[in-house]
Amino acid sequence: MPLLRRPHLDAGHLTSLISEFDGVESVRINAAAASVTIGYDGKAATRQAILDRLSALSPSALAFHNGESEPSVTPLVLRAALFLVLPVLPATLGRVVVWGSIAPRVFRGVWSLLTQGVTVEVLDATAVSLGAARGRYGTALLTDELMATGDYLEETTERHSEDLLSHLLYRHPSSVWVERNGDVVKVPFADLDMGEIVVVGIGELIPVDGLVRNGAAQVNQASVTGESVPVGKEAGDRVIAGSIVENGRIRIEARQVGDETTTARIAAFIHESLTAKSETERVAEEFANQRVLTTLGLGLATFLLTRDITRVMSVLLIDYSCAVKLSAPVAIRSMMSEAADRGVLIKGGPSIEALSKVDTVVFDKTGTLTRGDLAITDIVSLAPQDWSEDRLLAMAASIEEHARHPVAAAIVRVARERGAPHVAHDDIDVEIAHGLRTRVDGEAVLIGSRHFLQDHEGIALSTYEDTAQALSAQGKMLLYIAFGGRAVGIIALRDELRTDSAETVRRLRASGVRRLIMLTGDRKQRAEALAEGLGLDGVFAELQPEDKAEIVKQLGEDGCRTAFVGDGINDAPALATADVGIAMPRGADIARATADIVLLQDSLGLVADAREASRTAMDIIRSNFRAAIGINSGLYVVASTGWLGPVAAATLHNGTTLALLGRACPQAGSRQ
Ligand SMILES: Nc1ncnc2c1ncn2[C@@H]1O[C@H](COP(=O)(O)OP(=O)(O)OP(=O)(O)O)[C@@H](O)[C@H]1O
Ligand SMILES: [Zn+2]
Repeated sequence: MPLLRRPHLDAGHLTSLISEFDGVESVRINAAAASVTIGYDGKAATRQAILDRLSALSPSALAFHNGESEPSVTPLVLRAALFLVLPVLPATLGRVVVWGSIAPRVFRGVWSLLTQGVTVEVLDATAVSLGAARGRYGTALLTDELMATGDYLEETTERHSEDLLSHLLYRHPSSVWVERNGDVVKVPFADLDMGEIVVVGIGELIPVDGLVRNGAAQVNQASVTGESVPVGKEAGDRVIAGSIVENGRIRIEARQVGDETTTARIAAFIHESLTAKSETERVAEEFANQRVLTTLGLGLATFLLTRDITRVMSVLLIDYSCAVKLSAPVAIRSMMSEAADRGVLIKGGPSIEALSKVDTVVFDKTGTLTRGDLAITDIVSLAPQDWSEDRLLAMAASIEEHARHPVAAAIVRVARERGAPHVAHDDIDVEIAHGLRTRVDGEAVLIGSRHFLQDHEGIALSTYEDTAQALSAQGKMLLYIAFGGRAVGIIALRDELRTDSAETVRRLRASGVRRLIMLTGDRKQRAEALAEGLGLDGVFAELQPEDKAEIVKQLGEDGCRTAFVGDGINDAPALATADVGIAMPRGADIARATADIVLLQDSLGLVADAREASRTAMDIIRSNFRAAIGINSGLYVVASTGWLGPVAAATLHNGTTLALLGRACPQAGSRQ
């Protein structure tokens, strides 16, 4: 049932809906698999009736929690109008209308009291009904209106950030590899048809729901099921769009193509991450709930001392828990949508808090500190009689086309510029952080690092030491190409520092980061030269893929609060290990999927932007916290002495709340 993939589906509601069907005995919903298991009396007619009713279910017939509909201003306007006409209404009618309009809040209070104990809802309901019970209908209505305005404000902010994030996070690969007429060709995602065979390799996003035809892979389904342990998939297994191949390569028969299912899942994922509470939010909430008891106690004390219900009402209305409680989520949501506007996707409140506390930033080198687009400087043939530069480039590009690494992109780009022809080859094996392996004309072909060819594949490279030394000395990065067990070429690339790397390092330091470290698979000499130029505190070079996560983990164990910034397939474990993982926009799908924060524009400066914004957001939350407590404590004193009537109390209290929320969400008014 595709319907089950709708975000925010209320499974409980659907279960009870289906249970109502004639003949249904049991209902079990598995939202992850979008399936429903229904037990019935076994009669064919019942079965048909159930199926008919199921297919007639429309999405709008189902309740989606968190409101699929826009929060509406109508009730606010109606209540305001009612407040104005109240004085001229006949007394009985006025009474009925006021009770009717505050009834929902009163019920919510009672319900909350029964299910959760004394909460803010209980206080609100008590204050409002005390007012109405004493015949102060105007007060009751006005108080209710002010509270509703606060709710409305919060809801709109939340919805706005949710919409924005789902829009930004919904992504599919721009192109996919598909088998057509016996060839594997790259086609735009939109051209993909049902039933076609899609080939997905290491680090790539699975673009369709489908069935594995052959091949084997470890697949990470975290963004779909929330389960981050990769699962093995082979012929006959189902795979779901949005999961990522961590290892291996599979041919998938597309059963479901298109945006719908993925959009829905991503939206659900976003909803989940938006509702994940940061530590600050939890503390604020707990604090707020404790305040509720204090407020009740103060109310009771006021009553015992003065026997004045009006004062009690005033005191109850000044409960400041709502300012404290709303300030954090509103500031966090608003920072998230503001950041998204500027090109930083933050996947949840906890990441903002963690980022504000980071004291150690670890950078990957290639594609992160250095520009994503490498330039090819030299193509050197080591066997000139057989291998021209063009032939080397054409073969390398035809193979690299299947890889996702900055070097691969550089080679493919240059080959395209020079109009290099495609060279037929077998399936590609990707050795992460080493290189690629395949066969051309029956001969083994390798492209990769010196370490890969020499130490893993036993290709002799020492004969070319002088050539390599000369190129390395110019600060270039070298890729070796072997054909039939023999080195045939070297491609030299220059990866330059990004223009904003030094500035970003400086800004991060200014924002309180104490340690800045670089990790790379590249040669030590080059790495150290770059690190020194940037003024970093440390560099680890010639790393194997798994080393990166290990180093980040070690830093964490040493008490550092770490952020890792990276882009590659091999960066995914480090991104997951760090307190905050930050992914560059052009890297591997799996890096973006694993990270807590994804940059949407290829600018390293955004890391510093995000860090600064996270500190500002946390500062606002803290100062709002203090202001709410200060102001409202003052109001308490005044209210309990009887100088402040309930209307004034409610106005002042809610005014403060709105003002504080306004600080937390500077753009709330100007949006929508
Ligand atoms: N697709 C590829 N084609 C050729 N060589 C590759 C490929 N992917 C990786 N390599 C080789 O493996 C080496 C290590 O890769 P890895 O991504 O770990 O590190 P890196 O490129 O130095 O960047 P980083 O600074 O991100 O570690 C690369 O320098 C390159 O020589
Ligand atoms: Zn190795």
